[in-house]
Amino acid sequence: MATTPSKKKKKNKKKTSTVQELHEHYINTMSRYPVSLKITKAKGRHATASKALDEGTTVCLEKATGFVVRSDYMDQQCHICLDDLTTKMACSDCKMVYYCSQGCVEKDTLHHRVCDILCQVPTIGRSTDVDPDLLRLMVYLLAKRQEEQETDEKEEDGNGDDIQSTPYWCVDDLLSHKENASQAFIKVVSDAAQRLILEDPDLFKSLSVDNLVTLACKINSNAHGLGDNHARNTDVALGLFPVGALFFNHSCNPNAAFVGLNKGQLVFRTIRPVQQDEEIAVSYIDLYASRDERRQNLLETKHFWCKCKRCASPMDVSVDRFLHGVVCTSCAQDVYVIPPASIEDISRGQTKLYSTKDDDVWPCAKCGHVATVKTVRDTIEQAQTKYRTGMTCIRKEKNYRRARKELEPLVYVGQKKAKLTTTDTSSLPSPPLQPGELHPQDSIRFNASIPLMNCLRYENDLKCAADVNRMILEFMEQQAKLHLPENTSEVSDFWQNLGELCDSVAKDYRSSNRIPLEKKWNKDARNAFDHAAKVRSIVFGPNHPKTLLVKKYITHPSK
Ligand SMILES: C[S@@+](CC[C@H](N)C(=O)[O-])C[C@H]1O[C@@H](n2cnc3c(N)ncnc32)[C@H](O)[C@@H]1O
Repeated sequence: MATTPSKKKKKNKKKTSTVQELHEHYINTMSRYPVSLKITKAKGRHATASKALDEGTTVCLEKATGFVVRSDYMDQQCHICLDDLTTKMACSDCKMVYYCSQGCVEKDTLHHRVCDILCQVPTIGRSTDVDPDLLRLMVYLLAKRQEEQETDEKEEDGNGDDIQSTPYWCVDDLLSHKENASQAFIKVVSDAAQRLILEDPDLFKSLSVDNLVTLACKINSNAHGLGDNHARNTDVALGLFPVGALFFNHSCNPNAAFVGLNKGQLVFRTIRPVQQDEEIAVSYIDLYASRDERRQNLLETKHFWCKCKRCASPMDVSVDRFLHGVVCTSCAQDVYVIPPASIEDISRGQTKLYSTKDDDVWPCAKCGHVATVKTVRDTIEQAQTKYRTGMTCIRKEKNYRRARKELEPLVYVGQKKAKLTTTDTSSLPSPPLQPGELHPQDSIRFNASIPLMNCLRYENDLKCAADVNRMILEFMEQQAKLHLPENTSEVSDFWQNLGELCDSVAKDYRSSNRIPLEKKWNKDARNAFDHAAKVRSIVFGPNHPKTLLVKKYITHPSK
């Protein structure tokens, strides 16, 4: 049927929105960076490269509309600059906010608005079963809103050379995905919101319980974790960065990443070369999880079904097949391909591993030899059981020796453990594929390596811990050869960790006066720190404190 011109025009208009529809605040803010802002039906708001970009290019730097130090680190990081606290200055009234210096105390323009209600947050959180960090972030965002309402729009926010924080009204533009939130979550957050409004009607002026629930959903869908400035690899703070959240979509094979800076800032940087007009995307989740797990995570936490190129490519040619793969018993060169689950399966918490009949078969991606579903499932289940037992030994029993026994067979498949210990930090040769066993790139093996390394470290078996650390890096290098990013914060962390382990081994040799061995391990340590510094310079930037720290280790070993 012919389409009338007017209908056609209407249809096109619906499909391609233009950048004019974006508020000029976003256009002005992002004009400092080599990006173009777009809106399309398929991708929503997003950013593309306005020219070819090198790896390590900053594509956005934003100061949070609001951020809070996570409860676990409450008295360990400054609540203004996020530095490690050596001197602790706490608010004597609420004792819920800590500063590193008088300078930071003076920079806190919001505290007087939240001091009273912060005292109530732990109790409200406990009695309603809502994460107190979420409630504190809501309180801070609304204090910012109140401050903005009382301040002349044109007035600077008074922090000297700092970049300005993103205004509160930008939070209105974020997607909340409230329609997908669980009823249980809506219920408990509604209870908590009611209590908050009663405690401080002024702070929540003109906002309903429903408005607060929407804000909580926006935080859940859009907030970013922030690392500290120095040592820790875990997120010490949680912040809302509306500009970054509005323009950087997710990809399971990203070309950019975000990292925390001091003072509640977040920087987005390319982690590999990007072509002109290519979309700039970051990963919201663990890159090394299997396709089903990633999709399940995104569906549960961010409420969307990922259709990035990695997720859309056929399983038999995708890197994903190895992440959940049993090596073919005929050719021993590839794995039996487990089909990805459908959106209906994932929504029901099902995967093809369990929704397929025992005697159905799956073919090897290389030679076509088939294995029954039961055979593949049994191998994976055995590994999962070992992994779970190992983790229980660590978490519940604190029995690291037993955990090591459970986890070692998962990690050392096809390798003689005794032969592994080497001072050579260059990548270990890939282990031969073992017919009928999990593939070396299987995510269960990878997930087991990290706690195993920690057990070995705990037991002071530092040489073996260094070997396992090398295997973790080898896993990541293999993934990079299969086109996943090679420069990530995780990669830099494992190089730094390897450097620290090698350094400790070198020190042990020094104390027993075995100088040639000390020299060898020292060389390995410097080499590992050197790798860490290169990756950090790309992902975090050359002047980020974490990059500077590891550069210092190259010449001056850690204590
Ligand atoms: C942080 S926002 C990103 C900005 C979003 N495009 C917008 O217009 O607001 C995250 C949301 O964007 C959408 N999104 C991001 N990456 C996506 C992807 N790879 N596939 C489908 N939807 C995606 C989802 O709705 C997700 O919850």
